[in-house]
Amino acid sequence: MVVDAPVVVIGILALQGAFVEHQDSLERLNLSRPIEIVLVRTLEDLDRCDALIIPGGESTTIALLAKLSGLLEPLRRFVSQKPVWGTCAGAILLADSVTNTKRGGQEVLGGMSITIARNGWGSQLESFEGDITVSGLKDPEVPFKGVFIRAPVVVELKPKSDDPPIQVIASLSPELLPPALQSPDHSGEPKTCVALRQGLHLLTTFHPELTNDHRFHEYFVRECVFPTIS
Ligand SMILES: NC(=O)CC[C@H](N)C(=O)O
Repeated sequence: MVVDAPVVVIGILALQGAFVEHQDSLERLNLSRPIEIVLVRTLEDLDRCDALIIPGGESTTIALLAKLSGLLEPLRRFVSQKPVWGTCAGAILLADSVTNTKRGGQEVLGGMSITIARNGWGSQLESFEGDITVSGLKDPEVPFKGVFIRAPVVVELKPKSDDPPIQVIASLSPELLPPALQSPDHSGEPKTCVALRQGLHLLTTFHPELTNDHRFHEYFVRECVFPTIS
């Protein structure tokens, strides 16, 4: 580790959901430069951060708590300027639009040019685990265990001409899609896209923080965060 390098501050939105698990994963990384982890609950917390992770949980609740704590607009500004990784509920909040919302709809932060469906795989009973292969991870030949809990489904990739391109970095095999989501041509795209990058951001519809495999956390810091730090 280069110890005289400035400390990189990585925030984890800590309003609701699996933020402690993300903190635990980050703390276990052996990185090339020092990081400080901040559990973000206030604007002061957010202003200290160079990057942000939005955890799994309940996106409607996270958005409501962000609104009540005056963080919604600051988070939207943050997303427009710095790297953010959304996992599951966090993925929903990163989407430009969301379907299958609770009655009354929900706020999202935007940041990725996609439409995502809440609970796209179904209810808790349809939660599952599936091995995925991600070329950018360390030891890419070792599958990563995707934990899908009432997970969203990417239903549309809709980058505008001036948006950064969307890079699909992990997909599930189409036969894992529930019948309701099967495409007639069994192509599966984009519904099988379970990890995406666009510009500074990373989106996973599953929960790397709920495994003992910290390669996605290392990938986010190495690929999305450190390159933005001078
Ligand atoms: N595991 C999760 O984060 C579930 C996401 C939740 N279904 C939502 O709509 O926000």
